[in-house]
Amino acid sequence: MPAGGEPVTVEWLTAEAFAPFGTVMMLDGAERRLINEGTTERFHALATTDVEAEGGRTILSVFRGRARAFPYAVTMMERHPLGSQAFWPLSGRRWLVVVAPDEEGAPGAPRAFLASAEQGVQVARGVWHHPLMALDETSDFLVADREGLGDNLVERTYDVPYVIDKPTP
Ligand SMILES: NC(=O)N[C@@H](O)C(=O)O
Ligand code: NI
Repeated sequence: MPAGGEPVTVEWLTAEAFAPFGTVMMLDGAERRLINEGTTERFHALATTDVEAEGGRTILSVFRGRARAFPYAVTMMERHPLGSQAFWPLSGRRWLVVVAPDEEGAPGAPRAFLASAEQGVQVARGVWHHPLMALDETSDFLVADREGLGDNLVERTYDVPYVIDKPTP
């Protein structure tokens, strides 16, 4: 594991920057289908869940996250080896996504991405991430992830926390 302790700079969330960790979901640029006699736009297949390992199935939940305070110490990361986890913001607020590369089975240095109220993410199966990080006020998120047998949660604590000074690039 890295030494830890270095400050984490916040990046703007883009599909390209986030690609090693999963998918950015946005209506802008999505495949649009006009349905229901033209009364509804369908923004089709923003992401595809990956939860079938060991007989898993997709469930939809709402997470109500309390806003994180800054400076914020990233002391731990988690991953879900059996399933992806997707978050869609429901409260019209920005939020923070913190992920990390895998380094021989442990999380490497975190990368933090500022997500707009119009951006969701799907963290790919097995990718290290920090639990949901709402900003500014308590916020709701629609979450699509895995229900099923097997242990789908691995948590690791950094020897030395990483600090996010402020949640902005
Ligand atoms: N524990 C839980 O369901 N949530 C976390 O996995 C998370 O990433 O927020
Ligand atoms: Ni998670």
